[in-house]
Amino acid sequence: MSDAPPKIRLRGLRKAFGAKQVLDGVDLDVRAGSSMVILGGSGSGKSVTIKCILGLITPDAGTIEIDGRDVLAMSAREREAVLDRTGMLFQNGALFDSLPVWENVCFKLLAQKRLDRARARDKAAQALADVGLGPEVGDLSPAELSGGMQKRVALARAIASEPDIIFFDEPTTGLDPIMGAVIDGLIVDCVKRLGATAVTITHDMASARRIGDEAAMIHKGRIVWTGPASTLGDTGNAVVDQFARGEREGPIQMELRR
Ligand SMILES: Nc1ncnc2c1ncn2[C@@H]1O[C@H](COP(=O)(O)OP(=O)(O)OP(=O)(O)O)[C@@H](O)[C@H]1O
Repeated sequence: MSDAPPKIRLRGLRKAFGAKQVLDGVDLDVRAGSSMVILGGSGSGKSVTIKCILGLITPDAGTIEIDGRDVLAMSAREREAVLDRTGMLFQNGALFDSLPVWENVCFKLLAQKRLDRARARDKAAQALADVGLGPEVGDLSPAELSGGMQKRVALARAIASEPDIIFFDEPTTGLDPIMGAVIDGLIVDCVKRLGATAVTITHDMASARRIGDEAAMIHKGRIVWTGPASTLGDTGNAVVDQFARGEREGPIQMELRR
């Protein structure tokens, strides 16, 4: 087991936008089957890191390995095959109001013609059931749903293709604390059921502890700490502890948190 490569391995990842060096040598390992939470101030590069892994942003330097294979060196087709095995829950849900919920849930499977419409409907009903929603929700428009239901639908979409890596970008933002805990529970259950590897960006420490096995903190363009998510707030690392406790005073300066 210990010889297996990490599911995701980032080495020396660098990305600048104009004069701004956002990623300045990000190194990170995510073990297969584990749940990694990425923490960091606003604008610290958490989403950019995930977008690099997903191929939405090309890094200036560094390597991205999935299952030990360098994705940046792959052909477009090989890379697509790898990305087909990933799911993503976007920060705002990113549901299409023009499509009913069930088509949103199976959007990827329909777009890639992996399922015909009848089977996709069944698949959508199953994915909706997995997140605690009845099949009747499938016929609604996303605009008719509450924020918590939209997050559930977005989660159903992320899991419908049974990916082996799932990214969650601030899955509980905008939800009340109880709904946040419900969504966290669903994420943990779904990830476990799929046997997937999960990477979550969150600012919500309660959520980080619930979802994460491990946590990593990005600061000044690098990963400055990784460790058990259960220790957040009491890690002994002054940067991480200030962030996790939400303290004004500490090594993180206000200018970095514009
Ligand atoms: N496509 C882009 N073009 C130019 N600048 C960008 C682009 N994408 C991100 N940035 C910049 O990179 C920096 C990091 O952005 P990123 O979205 O990764 O932050 P984040 O850590 O996810 O923040 P938040 O917690 O606020 O979502 C920001 O300064 C942002 O403006």
